Amino acid sequence: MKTKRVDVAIIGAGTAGLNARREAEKAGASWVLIESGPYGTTCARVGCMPSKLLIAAAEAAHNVAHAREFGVNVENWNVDGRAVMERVRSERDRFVGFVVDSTESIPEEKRLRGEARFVGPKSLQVGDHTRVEAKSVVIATGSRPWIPPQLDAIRDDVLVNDDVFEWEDLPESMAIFGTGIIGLEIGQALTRLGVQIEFFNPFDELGRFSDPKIVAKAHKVFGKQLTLHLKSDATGVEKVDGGYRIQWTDLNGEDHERVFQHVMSAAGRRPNVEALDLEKAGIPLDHRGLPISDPRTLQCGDTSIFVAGDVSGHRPILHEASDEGRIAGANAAQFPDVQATVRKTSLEIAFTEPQMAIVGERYIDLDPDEIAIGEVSYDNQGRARVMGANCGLVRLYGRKSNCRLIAAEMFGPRVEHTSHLLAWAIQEGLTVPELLEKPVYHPVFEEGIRTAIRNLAKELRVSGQCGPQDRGEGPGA
Ligand SMILES: Cc1cc2nc3c(=O)[nH]c(=O)nc-3n(C[C@H](O)[C@H](O)[C@H](O)COP(=O)(O)OP(=O)(O)OC[C@H]3O[C@@H](n4cnc5c(N)ncnc54)[C@H](O)[C@@H]3O)c2cc1C
Ligand SMILES: NC(=O)c1ccc[n+]([C@@H]2O[C@H](COP(=O)([O-])OP(=O)(O)OC[C@H]3O[C@@H](n4cnc5c(N)ncnc54)[C@H](O)[C@@H]3O)[C@@H](O)[C@H]2O)c1
Repeated sequence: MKTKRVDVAIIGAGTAGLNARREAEKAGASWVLIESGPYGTTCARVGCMPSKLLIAAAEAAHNVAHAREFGVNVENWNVDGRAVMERVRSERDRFVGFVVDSTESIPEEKRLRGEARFVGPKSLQVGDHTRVEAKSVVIATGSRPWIPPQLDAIRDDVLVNDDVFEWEDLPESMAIFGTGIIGLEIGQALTRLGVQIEFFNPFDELGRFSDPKIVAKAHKVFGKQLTLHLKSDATGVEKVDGGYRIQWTDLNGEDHERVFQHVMSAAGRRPNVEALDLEKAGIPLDHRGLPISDPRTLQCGDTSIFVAGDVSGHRPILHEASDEGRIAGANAAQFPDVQATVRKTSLEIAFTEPQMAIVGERYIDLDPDEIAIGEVSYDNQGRARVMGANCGLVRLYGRKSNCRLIAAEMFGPRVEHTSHLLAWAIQEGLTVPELLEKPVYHPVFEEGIRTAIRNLAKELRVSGQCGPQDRGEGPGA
């Protein structure tokens, strides 16, 4: 058994872990990066990148399927499933290759392969070969798909996102359990590529929207495009010749059954903590056994253990994993001089069509007495209509007390771009009148956002709490 002594031990060579080690290096600390799985990160191997590659193919198919709407007739087109998956895999491998090369360029003595677990607050066992004694530890172990109990009978056969990106060809059909971001992104893309997809969810949730008007719009729009069995749980699941039979009872109490070639779980992800023996780490844990950390420092209690990325449970998306890695890595290196960082405005985007975005806090977490709401429908918005993408609803929330834009829930075309503008405006603390002074070209999707901002300005005026002074319209203005 070897023993290694370092200032900072980082568990997990994903996005958060790689950023943590950069900060440890910058701070002049000695460090070691421990990884139990393949290098390459979840984002590049089985997450952001391959899912967007699949969506890009689906968009191409959708554009061809709808070309006739523009007077362009495309005859006898088809989807070559093998070619689709070949591109997904080869481009994915290219992205993964860059990350693997960069990770393998880290000097070998700073990399350990094997599963890490705590044997004490400052002591880790890696595999059966190395003991690491560290002044501080960064836990950056990511998350993994969860398979719900109703799939227990076929648990070993249930696919998760990782498996889809290994396919050599597209299947005929698949049942997807879960209508969150992963289910909708992958399921809608496969539907557009001609795979018969049906979604199952015992709950009524679609994505992460919380504003009832946006939720209703999303249900209406996705309800037309996708085969959704919401609030309908599977009553039976079994392996049969040619696939898996799912039995379910619909909202009207009627029983159904269908055989699918595959079954996939997209019912949420769980932080990777089981292997860590966290009870030996001496850190505060919640009722699920997950580390409790301060989102501004990522410190667990007052210990020298920090968490970063999906495992922290704060914001399980890529740019936040990078930020958390940096915060945790810097604080671990300079412990006990732990610095609090102001987090960026929260921004979540789902690459469905229409796209979904949540900027700032979700509507449900805002105090209804403190906000005014402005909205725009994209069902007839000029540029959206030009592009044949006229569908959606955007709602903006402004604070009555200071006229600032504070949050938005957005369902519509190209909101991946417009949501960035709003996130940047919110982070800069811009007021609604200040936003109305910004240039907007014609004809663009941003004109829809300007309409929503104008509506919000009107609502704030009606609320009577934003006087002319607050709106930048003081005497002489
Ligand atoms: C299908 C899908 C699509 C996504 N799309 C997007 C997107 O479009 N945009 C976006 O912002 N986010 C997206 N995400 C989320 C994003 O991928 C994650 O938030 C991000 O990759 C998390 O990074 P991480 O560093 O926390 O974890 P990871 O990259 O998973 O790294 C954790 C590492 O820790 C290792 N590990 C675990 N336990 C141990 C142990 N005990 N010892 C040693 N090593 C260990 C693991 O092997 C792993 O390599 C998507 C996720 C999925 C699944
Ligand atoms: N574009 C992006 O940024 C992107 C894309 C994919 C994933 N992600 C990240 O990955 C995280 C995980 O995504 P996800 O879609 O797995 O989780 P999620 O939490 O978004 O969705 C889980 C879904 O499963 C449903 N569900 C719960 N129990 C179920 C059951 N027993 N049977 C069937 N359905 C059930 C929920 O109602 C919900 O619809 C996201 O929150 C996001 O942070 C981000």
